Amino acid sequence: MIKQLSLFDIYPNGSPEEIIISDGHLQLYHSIFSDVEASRYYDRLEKEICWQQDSIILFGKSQPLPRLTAWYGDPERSYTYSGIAMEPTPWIPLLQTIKTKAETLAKATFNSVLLNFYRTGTDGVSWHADDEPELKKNYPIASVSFGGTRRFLLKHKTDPTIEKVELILTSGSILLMLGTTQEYWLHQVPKTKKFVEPRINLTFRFIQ
Ligand SMILES: O=C(O)CCC(=O)C(=O)O
Ligand SMILES: [Fe+2]
Repeated sequence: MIKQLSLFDIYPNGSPEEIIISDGHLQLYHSIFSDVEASRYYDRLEKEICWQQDSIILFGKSQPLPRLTAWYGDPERSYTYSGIAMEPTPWIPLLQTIKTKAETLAKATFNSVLLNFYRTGTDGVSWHADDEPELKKNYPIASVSFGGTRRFLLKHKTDPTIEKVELILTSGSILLMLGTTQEYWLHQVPKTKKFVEPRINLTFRFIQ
């Protein structure tokens, strides 16, 4: 009889899938939270986070972002995201618990988190790098996902001969973006016409 390999067989003892890319380094921890834990975190984040509908000015017109966002962190760490100046909301215990998990895997401390709530497939985030000047250069970013599964694509900023990378981010996973990944690569969560469950993503960062 052929046994179907589970992700645990392939990545036992909480070791990550290493995604080898030139000019960067990605580690993907599958099911770092159990399905039950992940769905509890999703429900609590949906309720406890102070979600906002932000807008950007595009060609002189105000456009709502295709997702809800929130920004939490240590006091006095302001940050500009897509032209929007944001003051962090103070940490809540729920976020501090998730932060501790991310810090253990990343072997680094974080002082802020950007949260995105993708309500449907028409929500997404377009090509960008998390390389704003406020962020400490080449410092780990930990991306935690709860809820629906979404595609996460990466493309090299300058070398079009380097193949795009596609990752599938499932509920309870943590993706670490390490080294020079933000310096050389863009990433996006594309919109999709397929039905997808709502998804909450947290990116833990370090602001200087
Ligand atoms: O939702 C994701 O997986 C990525 C979010 C992201 O890239 C960001 O917040 O900068
Ligand atoms: Fe990002």
